[in-house]
Amino acid sequence: MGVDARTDRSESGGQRGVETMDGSSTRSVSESIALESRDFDVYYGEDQALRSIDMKIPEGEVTALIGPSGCGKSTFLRSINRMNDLIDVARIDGELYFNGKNVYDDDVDPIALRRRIGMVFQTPNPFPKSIRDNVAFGLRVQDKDEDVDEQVERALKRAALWDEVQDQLDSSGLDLSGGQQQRLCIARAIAPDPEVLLMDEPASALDPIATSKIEDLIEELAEEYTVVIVTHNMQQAARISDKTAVFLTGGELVEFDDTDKIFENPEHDRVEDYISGKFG
Ligand SMILES: Nc1ncnc2c1ncn2[C@@H]1O[C@H](COP(=O)(O)OP(=O)(O)OP(=O)(O)O)[C@@H](O)[C@H]1O
Repeated sequence: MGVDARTDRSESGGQRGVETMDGSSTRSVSESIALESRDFDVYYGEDQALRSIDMKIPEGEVTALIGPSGCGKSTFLRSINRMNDLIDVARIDGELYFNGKNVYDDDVDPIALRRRIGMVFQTPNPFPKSIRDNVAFGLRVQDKDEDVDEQVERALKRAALWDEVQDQLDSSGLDLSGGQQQRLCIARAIAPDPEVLLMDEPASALDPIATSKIEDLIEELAEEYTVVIVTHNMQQAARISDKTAVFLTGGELVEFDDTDKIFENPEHDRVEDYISGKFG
């Protein structure tokens, strides 16, 4: 599908040098960029949902997308692995790079892309199948079903669910609690070993204890994957993310920076107003 092919049109897949003042010394740190959008627009029919989004998402970190309802967070998330292709009226303009390759190039196969950029949705959506088959599904669809049991166990362990389900792998995934179902969906998404995990409000349907487990899990997952998460919950964004992107009404990306900076000292008054709950 060609997503591995590097181009020099973007920093995605490359290194970005950052000069940091540290007392009297200057040190140079570099950060790999996993995903980069450039002048990226999305339209649904005549309506524009995203306006000229420029964003560089670092590899191996958690990036939160926040903003009021309808500002385009989910639209941006779905654009990353081309889930918006499934919406007839959706149309894009601009570029979105993954590992240096524009995912909207003609030679990119969206199905192959989605194996490398997995997705977890708001409402847990296990298949009406056994726990084992739910996790194995992602492997089977890409003919990677050698050592299925081993890979299922590994994915369930990574999703912090193994200890709770190891004796009931043949039971239906639908018999699990909501929080367990969501961790099962995370196991299914990571079973094929993607590089990026997209999460659209993964804890919003869960109780506080299940939410806290998912948050701990997201922090652990970021040790292996690049995680991009949409959340309505600002405390959650502040707790678990390294970078935060603030979208505001009209589909505009107003500010994108380190999470601490966004929450403690944002550049834009509109962001400060949103963070402090004046609207949204
Ligand atoms: N399938 C669709 N068809 C037409 N318009 C859509 C579709 N999906 C989203 N939109 C519109 O695009 C805009 C952005 O929606 P989106 O769901 O991306 O926002 P959001 O910030 O994720 O909102 P929320 O926080 O409420 O989920 C909204 O005006 C929405 O009505």
